[in-house]
Amino acid sequence: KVRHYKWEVEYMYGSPDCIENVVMGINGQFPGPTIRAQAGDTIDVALTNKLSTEGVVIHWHGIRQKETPWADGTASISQCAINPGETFRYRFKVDKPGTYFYHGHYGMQRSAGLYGSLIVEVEDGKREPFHYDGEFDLLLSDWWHQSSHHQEVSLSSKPFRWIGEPQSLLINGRGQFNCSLSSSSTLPKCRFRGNEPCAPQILHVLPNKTYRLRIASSTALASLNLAIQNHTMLVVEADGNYVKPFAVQDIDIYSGESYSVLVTTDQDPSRNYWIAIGIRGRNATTPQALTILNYHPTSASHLPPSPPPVTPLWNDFQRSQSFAQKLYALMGTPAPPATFHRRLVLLNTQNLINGFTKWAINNVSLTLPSTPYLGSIKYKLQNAFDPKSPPESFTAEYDVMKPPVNPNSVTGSGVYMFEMNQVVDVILQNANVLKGRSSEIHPWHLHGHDFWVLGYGEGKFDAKRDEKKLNTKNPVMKNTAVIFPYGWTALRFVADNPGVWAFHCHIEPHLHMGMGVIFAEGVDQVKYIPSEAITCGLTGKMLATTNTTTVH
Ligand SMILES: O=C1O[C@H]([C@@H](O)CO)C(O)=C1O
Repeated sequence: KVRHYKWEVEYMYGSPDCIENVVMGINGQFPGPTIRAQAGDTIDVALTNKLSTEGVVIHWHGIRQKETPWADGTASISQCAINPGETFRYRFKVDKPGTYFYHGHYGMQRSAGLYGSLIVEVEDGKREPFHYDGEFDLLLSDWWHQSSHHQEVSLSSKPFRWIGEPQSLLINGRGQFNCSLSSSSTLPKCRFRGNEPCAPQILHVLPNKTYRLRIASSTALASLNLAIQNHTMLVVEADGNYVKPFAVQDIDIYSGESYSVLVTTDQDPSRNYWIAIGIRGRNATTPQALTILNYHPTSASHLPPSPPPVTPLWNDFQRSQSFAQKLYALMGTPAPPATFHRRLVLLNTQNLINGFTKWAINNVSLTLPSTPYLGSIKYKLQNAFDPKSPPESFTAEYDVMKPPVNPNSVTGSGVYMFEMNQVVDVILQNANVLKGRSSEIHPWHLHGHDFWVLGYGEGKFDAKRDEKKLNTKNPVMKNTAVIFPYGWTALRFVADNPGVWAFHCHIEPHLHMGMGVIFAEGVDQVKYIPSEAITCGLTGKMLATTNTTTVH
């Protein structure tokens, strides 16, 4: 089945956290409309850019874009940004059921509010490996009062100005900055009639049923923890892959991740319960975002009688690791190939380039070219980008526990080329930041693939010692995985999807500061790129001088 959508992206007024601001909306909605489809469907979105002075693209996060690498929605990578007034048609297959979302992937438009949910249900006649009676989709995000343009300028200034922690957290685009739902907060109590755009979306449930909560995080920065008062959650899906079910009281969710949890409404139905999200991983004072699990027939206006769940300590990284290590693939999930062909060891460092603060991978900070890689690689155009790959690894002397001895790095196009079907291992290596003694969390997201998460470790990865600890038997498949402070994370994937794919830190300001690389594989096998995807830069020039019907 083909599902057609006509979308217009524009800036509009909104009050995501009760403070009026400018947000990016789609068809007048913030967050954008939810796409609901079935596995095997084709999604066809005619996206019109109604922003008067800037380009736009939309990335379909978690969708592998088999045979449609041009529809991945990454500006300068898979396509040219869509110009104001233009319409671009995204057309791609959603081949795997799961909880996904979509978001802007140009400049910092995700921070500006360009996101929405993308839910893929199982195809007719098939069943999920678990049962539920009802479903809620919770798209989580963080919100700054300063515009994304202002933030971009701060990050690109000398001296560097960090954007700081978000003012508010949002659940389905709704949060409260100047009031709280809970009387245990120091903020004044919110007085909502219910129709305010920042009033929480209440989850109305019947007693003794099982609900599926599809939770996705589109945050620009925040690592979140979600808990439902008095209720255990059974985790069943992560990033569109089934996991071996496990029960928890709360879940950690990093930017770019999604989970499904099952919740059974087996508690006292004569009261309501808090659902709370709070920040972990960074020392933030941003208040929790709250909403209510409302049991029938209790009135939704009856606030839960006890305070909301407390978010676990932000820097209890042992706890964070222990959650990450509870994830295993559900039986029946393909196991990874037993060995790899090629291993990249990618050191993540905060650096200086001409005094500007950047992030670099093996000392190369990603700068995107004006011609999308997909077009310039496919048509073998010279001088479209710097073809020199960053190093495959970093020097043995580098001390990841200390600030860099030489903080200077260089910019580059960040392209690693893979042979088709190569089995690639990536060791993501965390390190100390530029100044002071600390190391930050980075959720890494791979486009066009899922990867197996083979393991996490502390300190510097040591192949001799650590390789045998990797799980190649039943590792979880995901598209986003974190590196913990001063730690490493080992991933394996098969380069089996012709195209050019971003692999980057999903923290929006970090990507903006260069924290990413580009993976290219089998680009000569890409059969089709619509010319509208590459009508800019050198591919634009090429199209202007060739008969476009001959370009395939
Ligand atoms: O990229 C970042 O910069 C700041 C800090 O490291 C320097 O101000 C921060 O918290 C980041 O995540």
